Amino acid sequence: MIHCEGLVKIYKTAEIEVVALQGLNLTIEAGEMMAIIGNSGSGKSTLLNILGGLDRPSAGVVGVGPWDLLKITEAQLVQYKRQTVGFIWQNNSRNLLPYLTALENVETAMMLNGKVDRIYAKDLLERVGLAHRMHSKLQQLSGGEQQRVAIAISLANRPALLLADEPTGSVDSETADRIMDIFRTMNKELGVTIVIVTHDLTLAHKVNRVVAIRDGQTSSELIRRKEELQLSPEENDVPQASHEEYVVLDRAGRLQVPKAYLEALQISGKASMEFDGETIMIRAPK
Ligand SMILES: Nc1ncnc2c1ncn2[C@@H]1O[C@H](COP(=O)(O)OP(=O)(O)OP(=O)(O)O)[C@@H](O)[C@H]1O
Repeated sequence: MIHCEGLVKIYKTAEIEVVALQGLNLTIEAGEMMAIIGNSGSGKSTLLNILGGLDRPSAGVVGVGPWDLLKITEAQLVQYKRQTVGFIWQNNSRNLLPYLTALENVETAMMLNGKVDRIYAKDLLERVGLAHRMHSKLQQLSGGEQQRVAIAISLANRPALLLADEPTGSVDSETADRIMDIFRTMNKELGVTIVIVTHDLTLAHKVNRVVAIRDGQTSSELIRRKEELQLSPEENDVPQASHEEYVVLDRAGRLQVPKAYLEALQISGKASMEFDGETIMIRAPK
């Protein structure tokens, strides 16, 4: 569904250039629900904005389904944003109209795409647990309920891909759990591919795969251990227990060694590497 290879994004301002993505590689399968984590400034939102067609890549490969987002024309981009991709932000005021009801909000999103399907609009609001509030005005709903309306809106035009930037950032943990459950249901029942950007590592146990971005590159991946492995509910809440961590290698064999490891061994610039037939060891130069 999504294929990024050597993806580069450079922001140029009058004085400086910021390289927000530095040759990022990432593949996401159709129907997958995964999370992207990383520290502030690591490039998560930049990646999501490029995938959502809100920002243009500078170089590299970025494909979503049949679309090549490097070569796409402005007219095609409008079509792409309307038909292929749905977006959810932490601050949902960007997609909601406060003076309309929940149902009218979902229908408005459909109208902008040319076709209102009231049955499906109601179905979506039922799926997010708002059957009883669909005729309430947005300003009468709680923050968590509004976020659920935002999810219904993002799916109004049956996108193949749903991008969520810190979707649980401004709600309490119970509401966050509920939102993650809704995502999981939508992913299973509608088959929509879901990419969630978050700071929160505890969200990791809610998805099968978590990709960590550091300095504009994918650095490691957490993959859920096999379901057969029976974990207690407490263990299941700890990503390290429920998921296995892998370091990501690019095609040329390059990997990112965590800064903390390098600092602990006072490695900078050069390291010595040994291979004993089974293990590769990286040490400070002798
Ligand atoms: N429009 C812009 N112009 C210039 N620099 C930008 C712009 N947008 C992002 N950047 C820079 O690009 C880098 C990556 O930013 P990005 O917003 O993608 O990070 P992030 O991982 O989403 O951070 P956060 O978790 O704080 O939202 C940062 O150094 C940021 O300052």
